[in-house]
This record gives sequence, structure tokens and C-alpha cells, in this order.
Amino acid sequence: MDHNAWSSRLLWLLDITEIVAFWHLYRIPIILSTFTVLMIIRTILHLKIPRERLSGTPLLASPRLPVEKEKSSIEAAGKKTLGEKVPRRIVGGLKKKSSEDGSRLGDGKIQILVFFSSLTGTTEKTAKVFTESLQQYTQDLSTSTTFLEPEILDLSYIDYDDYFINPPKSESATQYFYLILVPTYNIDTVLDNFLEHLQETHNDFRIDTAPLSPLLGYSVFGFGDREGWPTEEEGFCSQARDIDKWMSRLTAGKRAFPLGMGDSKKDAGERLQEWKEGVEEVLVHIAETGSLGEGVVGSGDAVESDVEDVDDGEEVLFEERNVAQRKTKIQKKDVLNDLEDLGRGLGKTDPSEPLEVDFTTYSKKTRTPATTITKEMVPKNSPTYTALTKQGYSIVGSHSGVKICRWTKSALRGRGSCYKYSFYGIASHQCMETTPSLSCSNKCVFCWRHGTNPVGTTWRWVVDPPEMIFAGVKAGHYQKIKMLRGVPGVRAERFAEAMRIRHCALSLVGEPIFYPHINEFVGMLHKEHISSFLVCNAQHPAQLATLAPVTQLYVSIDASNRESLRKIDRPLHRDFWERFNSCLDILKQRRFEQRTVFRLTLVKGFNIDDEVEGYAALVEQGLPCFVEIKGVTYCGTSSSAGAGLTMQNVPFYSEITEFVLALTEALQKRGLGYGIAAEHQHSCCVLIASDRFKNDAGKWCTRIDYQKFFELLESGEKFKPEDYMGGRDTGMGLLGKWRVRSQGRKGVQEGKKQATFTGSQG
Ligand SMILES: Cc1cc2nc3c(=O)[nH]c(=O)nc-3n(C[C@H](O)[C@H](O)[C@H](O)COP(=O)(O)O)c2cc1C
Ligand code: SF4
Repeated sequence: MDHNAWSSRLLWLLDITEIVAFWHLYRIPIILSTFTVLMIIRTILHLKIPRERLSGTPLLASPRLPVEKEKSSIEAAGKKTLGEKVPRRIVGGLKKKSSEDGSRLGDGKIQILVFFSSLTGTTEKTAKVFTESLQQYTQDLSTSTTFLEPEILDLSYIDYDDYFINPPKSESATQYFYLILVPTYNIDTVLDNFLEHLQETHNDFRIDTAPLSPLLGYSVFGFGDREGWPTEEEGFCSQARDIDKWMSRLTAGKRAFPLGMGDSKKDAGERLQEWKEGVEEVLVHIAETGSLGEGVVGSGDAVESDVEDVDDGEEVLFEERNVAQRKTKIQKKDVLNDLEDLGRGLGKTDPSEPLEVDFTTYSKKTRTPATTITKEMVPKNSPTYTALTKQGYSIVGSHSGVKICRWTKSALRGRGSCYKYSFYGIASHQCMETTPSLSCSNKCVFCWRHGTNPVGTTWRWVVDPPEMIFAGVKAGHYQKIKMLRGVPGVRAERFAEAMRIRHCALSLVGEPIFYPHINEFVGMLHKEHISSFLVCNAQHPAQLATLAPVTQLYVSIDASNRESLRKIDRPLHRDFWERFNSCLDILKQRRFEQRTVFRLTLVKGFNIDDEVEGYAALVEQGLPCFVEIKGVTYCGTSSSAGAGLTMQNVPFYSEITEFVLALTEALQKRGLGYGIAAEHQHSCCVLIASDRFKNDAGKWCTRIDYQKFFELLESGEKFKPEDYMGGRDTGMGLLGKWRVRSQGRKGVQEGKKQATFTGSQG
């Protein structure tokens, strides 16, 4: 390498070294200033050069519409290209919304259901006039939506499950709107039961807390009496308020119009008119828009349902059990309502009173204070009391009744006893018919007590002591017997006999094993050598299982399958079929301890057709000692008519016998040893008995040796029904003749009417 080359290379190295040194010295200011300059250039370019939209993302607008709505409005604008300017159209009026949540009105129809309840008839009358006027109104409305004719429904007759668990099902996209008109009673009525149903439905962990949310809406109107209950705090229209509260929860806040309340002695007409006009306005709105309207009270806003959400106590219970996937969020509790409820309960709850017996298996929740108030089942000032006493019942204490039946009168006059004499040797003039519980957990179509009867799945009333009931029913019975002293035909000897009760039919009306001290009561009967025939409705297996032996234990078998039983008995328990089957199983176990009986009450059009095989299967399941088959007794009241029962439902005696023949045949085909043992045409009743009740000579012995029964009972030893089997029955057993006997309806109906006069289920 020459000298020049060396020097130039040296210079180059020196430059590099300088540059590196320079960089090390000024690198931070260089970087910062370069970055700043670049940012300035970028900003200038961004502001100056116009840009094209590259994506289809819509521009943000205020207020923002839901994506679905946006799409459809774009499509509706003739599928304009994005970015193209479209003139904004402002359209007046209300738009009908699509049917997304099930509660929006599609192209379907609106069915208004008017529910009412009435004890003394005021609400019933008003509800009928109201419904007619509403029908006129909806008919005259000129909207594109069709209003079906409003339907009126009595809360005493309907099956709550059909309307108050889910809205009724309809094929034609019909949507429902509920209007509920109710009085308030501070005594036990069907309304307590209705309220209990609403509460239980809301708290049933197996279903949504708001299963009635598909309804279009609801509104409640209450009738009360300000004279007795001047303010809401003192109970004015309290049940209407409770119903409104529970309906709000069940519908997730679909109160279409505020609760209306009127004093039936003063301003009910005026208030009802106001309420009706309000409801009609809402109906017009629904017809036009398909909804209750948004952002207004009653629209179903979350804000509103907040106020009425369930009590914390109940919620904790369900959380503890860890079973509930509750769909409606629990937020606040209604402090005010709780305080009111507590206030109402204060001073009324006696800790020494027995705990209520909960017969239900599907809900073990604690009851809210509102329902723990211990009331009397049939208080003296109640319409139930008036109705019962009018029909000849003596009410004993607050929940028991006693009545003289027509056969007792007939026997006193020497004109014959009822079928129980033919079948079991019971002399009617020595028989007392009574019940320690006028309440029941069914609403059978053939029971006359509807509307006024106390019903319930739990015993929630004051409990009278058995001693008091026993003394009271005997006194009531004897008093009525004494009143018959002067009746023509009564003989002194029979009269003296009648003053010694020998038999007790625990049936009458209501459910005797509902009474918490039924065993003590039966013990008192037996102690005085009064035989006990107890009829229960096959709905309380727990009570049946612990029931002490009675002389003859009946279970009512009103249908042979679940659906038919639901229709005819209209049970309050949702697990009625399971309960029914459990009772049959218990009866089967008891068949060697006491005489067990299936009582079939045949109602034409309800439980006869195609049911023979079903009944035979039930007999095979329960293996009762006897099967008593009776035709229904028609009571001819408006309540039975309301339940859909007419004289047409009363079977001819020939139809009963036909059924009995078919049933016996079906039993024999199954290899079961049963046969027709006795009949009592006048009572429209036939007895099928197990072969166990034939004597050695093969003759039926269905009667009872009562003396022997008490001896066996008092011996403390185990004994069987056969041990107190009496002599031969005097039943006619005209099996052969039935086939040829023809009977006119008139004769049969006369027979029913006479039986009806007894008012007896016994
Ligand atoms: C025994 C009894 C209890 C009553 N309890 C109340 C009550 O607690 N609060 C109330 O506002 N009205 C009460 N009322 C008044 C009724 O609700 C009122 O008379 C209603 O119009 C009756 O309707 P109905 O005839 O359809 O049964 C009671 C009436 C009776 C006979
Ligand atoms: S018929 Fe008997 S079981 Fe049925 S509702 Fe009346 S009392 Fe109750």
C-alpha cells in the first residue's frame, strides 16, 4: 500500500470515529426531533387529503338502533348502497312491534279473560255486566287486531294450573290479557287458595319465576268495604292488592293498568268505570302497537318490577338448597309490604298453637307472614257459616260440622234405613254424620260446596281440641234428633234408641284426616263404642299412613286415570296422582288390619266411559275389601251447574248396574276374587266384595259385628277384618234381574233427588 492510500484510509477512519462520537453525543435529540417532524408531516397529510371509506361498518348514529332494526331499515330503504344519502322520513303514529319475546303481538288475536271470585254474589254480577260491556267495546274498536269475545271465568271452578302456571295454549297465535275482579275476605275463602297458588308458582324452583310473562298484560280490580276496613292498612281490598302484587311478579311486571279498588257499599261503580276506561285505553294501545308501551309505569320496566320483588327470606332458602336457576333477578324487597304484613300478623300468632301441617311435597318454603295469620276456618260471621247453617248443618267450633241425614229421619219414622243398613247393618237412626274438617284439598265437580267452601293444601286454621269437637257434634246431633220428637210416625222406642249414637260416618263434606287430631277424635268415638266409617279423598298419604284403625276405611276413587281424576276432582295438589297412588298402596297394606273400601262415585260424561279396565287395575293395586259403586247425587245448585254438572250427568241405575257387571268381569279376568255382594237401588248403590267376606257356605257376609270390633280393639291384640265379620247381608243381589229390568228416567231421577236431599257424601 502506498503513502497516499494509507493517508486517505486514515482520514476515512477518523471521519467514522467522529461520526460515531457525534451520534453518541447527540442521538437522543436527533431521534426526538426526527419523530416530531414525522408526526407533523403525518398530521398535515391526514388533514389535507380526503379519504374513501374502506369498510361497510355503518356510521355511528345517536340514538343507536338495535342491529336487527338497522338491517331491516336499510333493506326497507330499497337496499340503498352504503354511503349513499337517503332522505330521513319522519312517520307519525305508533308502530306495531314484532313478536319477539312472545308478548309482542304478531298477526294473532287478543283474548281477554275476566277472572272473578264471589261469595255473596256482588262481584259475580258486576263481573258479568263488566264483561258484556267490554265485549261491546272491543267489538266496536276498529283496529287491525282481532279481539276475541272476552271470556268470564270463576276462580272457584277453574283449574289454576290451566291459567296461572302458563298462559293457556292456543293454536292460532292468540295472546291473552287477564283482568281479575275480586272481593276481599278476612276469613278463609277460595281466594286464600288462589293467592297461595300464585305464591307457590312464583317460588317453584322447577319453573321460571315469571312464567306468565308471555301474557300481554293484566290488571286487578278489588271490591271491599270501607265501613269495616276503612284504610288499606286496616285491610281494605287487601286480597286484591296481594293478587296484584303476585301477578306482577309472575308476569315480570306486566301490570297493564294500576290496581283499582272500590267500596261495594259506596263508590265501587264509579271506581270500576274509571278503571275500565283506563284498561280500554291500554287495550287500544296494545292493539295498535302490540305492547303495553315503554318507559311508562306498567310497561314492564325493570325499575317497576324491582319494587315488588320477592322477600329475601324466600330467596335465601332457595339459594341454600342450591337448586334454583332463577331466571328473574332478585333485587330489592318490598319493605313496606312486609311491614304491613307483619303488622297484620302481630298479636294474632300464638306460639303455643300447633305448627301447620304442610301436605305438599313440591314446596317446603316457609310461608310469608301474610299467610301465617291463624284464622278460623268457618267464622260465625262468614257466608260459609250462613250457607252451611241454612242447609241444616250445625257448625261446631270453627271447623267441624254435624248434620242429620234424611235416612236418620226416615228410620226414626220406621220408613227404612240407607244402603249402609243393607250392606253393613247400620241403623240410620243411630248414625251420626259429621266431619272435623269442613275444608278439603279437592274441588270435585259434584261437590256442592264450591264458592263458599274453605279449601287448602295445608291446615292453616285455628285447631279446635278434639274433646270440644266430640262433645259439640254429639250435642248438635242429639239436639236435632230431639227436634224430630213431634214428627208423625216417630215411635218412642226408636226415639229412645236414637238418643244413643252407635255409628259415626266421618264423611259429610270436607276431608276428615285433614284435622290434625283425627286419631284422638276417632279414639273418643271408639271409647263410647261408636263405630267409625271414615271417607278420605286419597290426597293425604302421610296422614293416611298414621291414621289409627277405624271400623271401615274408605278412599274415594273418582277416576281411573290421572287426566280423568284431574278433571273430576280438580285437586289442589300438583302431585295429586302420586298422592292418590300412595294412598292406594297404604290401603293395600291396611287390608288385613281393618275393612278397606273403594268408593266410586259415577258421573256420566266424566268417569264412566272406557274406564272399567282402569278401575280394575286400581282394585288390583289396592286390593280393597269392598268396592262401593254409587251414582252421583245431583245437588241442583248454581255452583254445580257452574262446574259443568247437570242432571244429564246423573247415571241411570241401569247404567250403574251395567258398569258393575263389566267391572266384576274385568276383576275376574285378572284372577281377583271379587263378586257382587249387595245392592240398594233406592240409594243407587251397589257393593262388590272380596271373596274374603263369604262364609263357609259361600254366602256373602258384608255386615259387621260391632260388639266384636270393640272387644278386639280393646283387647290390644292384632286382629283382621274377618274377625269382626257379621252375619249374612240383606242386600238383594239381583244380578240376573239387572239385565232385564228397565227403569224410566223419572223413577231414577226421583231416587237421586231424594238422596241429594241428604246433602251427604257419606
Ligand atoms: C266475612 C266478611 C269479611 C270481609 N272482609 C273484608 C276485608 O278484609 N277487607 C275488605 O275490604 N272487605 C271485606 N269484606 C267486604 C267484601 O269484600 C265486600 O262486601 C265484597 O263486595 C263482597 O263481594 P262478593 O259479594 O262478591 O262476595 C268482607 C265481607 C265479609 C262478609
Ligand atoms: S266430594 Fe268430598 S273429597 Fe270431593 S271436594 Fe267434596 S268433600 Fe272434598
